[in-house]
Amino acid sequence: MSAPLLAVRGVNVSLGRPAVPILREVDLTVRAGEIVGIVGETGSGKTTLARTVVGLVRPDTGSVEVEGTEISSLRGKALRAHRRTGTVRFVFQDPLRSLDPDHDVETVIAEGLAVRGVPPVERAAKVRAALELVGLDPELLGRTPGQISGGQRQRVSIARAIVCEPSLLICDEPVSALDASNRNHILRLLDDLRDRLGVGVVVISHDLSSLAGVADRVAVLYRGRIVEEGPIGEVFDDPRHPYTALLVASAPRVTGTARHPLHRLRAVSTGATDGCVFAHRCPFATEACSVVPLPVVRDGRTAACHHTGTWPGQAGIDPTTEGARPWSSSSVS
Ligand SMILES: Nc1ncnc2c1ncn2[C@@H]1O[C@H](COP(=O)(O)OP(=O)(O)OP(=O)(O)O)[C@@H](O)[C@H]1O
Repeated sequence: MSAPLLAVRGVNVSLGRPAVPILREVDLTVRAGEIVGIVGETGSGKTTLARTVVGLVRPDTGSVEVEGTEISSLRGKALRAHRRTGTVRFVFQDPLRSLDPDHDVETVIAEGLAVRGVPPVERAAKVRAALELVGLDPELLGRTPGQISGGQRQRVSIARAIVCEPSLLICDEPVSALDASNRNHILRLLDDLRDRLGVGVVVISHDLSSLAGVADRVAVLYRGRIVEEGPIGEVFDDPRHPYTALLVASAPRVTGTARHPLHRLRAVSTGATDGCVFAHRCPFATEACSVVPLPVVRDGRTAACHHTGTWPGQAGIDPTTEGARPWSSSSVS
């Protein structure tokens, strides 16, 4: 198996004053051509993780390696030089806010090339090639971001990212501001780009059904910890962490059937603990959960739960029942 494009190992991040832990012992790998989804409720740390990967947030401890370069220890000039390489590019949720409203589409897309000193003629050719890759008409080049549609704007922000020929794209809620049709087009585009360019893609989303149609693997984040990680179909079909089950049960377009009965997994408060981050809401929590669970790795999947083998039985989940799988490619149509 090839070396990972991105290797996040044991990352802890604290922010604010006084410093509050935001990410705890986060591990994540992404390989070339792979799409990895990150899900979790609001405030779970998804954006902080993305910002850490692009070097905008420095971990307290742990490492972030991109193509073998340890970026979490880069400072000043070295960090700016790394950013200029364009190896990792960010695609934001709201292009209207992230794209300069006064610049035309051509200037917006070419910005990263201009920073790298690419000559104008070469720049223009690369911008047109990127525009073609994202399926936009060159006639949009003279318009400003305010003069194009929301779906076109998101394509422009993807073109802006890929024009620098990155190895890794970090997309923070790339479709949440779009209607269903544009959402599917953008997800298909990301799928197409990983095939054509071999780029690795991280897609952050709170919408499981969007991710289900496009991601190969998913990492489930809760209060700054990855509680479960693995191939997305397996994780959504047969969650090994009660929090994943709760998320899946709350996303009817993913569950299709009542495979994980929500009434059995309803959030209950048992008081906060210093151990498992989910214990205060988990109906299956016991004394053991006052200790942080070590991730259990089995069959290419990871779950950080003391009761991973027993809670489905308590929840009345029959592992032999076939769940509906609407996250097959048909869900991105
Ligand atoms: N600069 C900061 N200083 C202090 N706390 C911060 C800072 N940035 C984020 N946080 C806190 O870190 C936690 C995680 O925030 P983050 O934006 O990473 O979550 P998220 O999962 O992306 O949420 P959302 O889905 O709402 O965007 C939140 O509790 C947030 O308030």
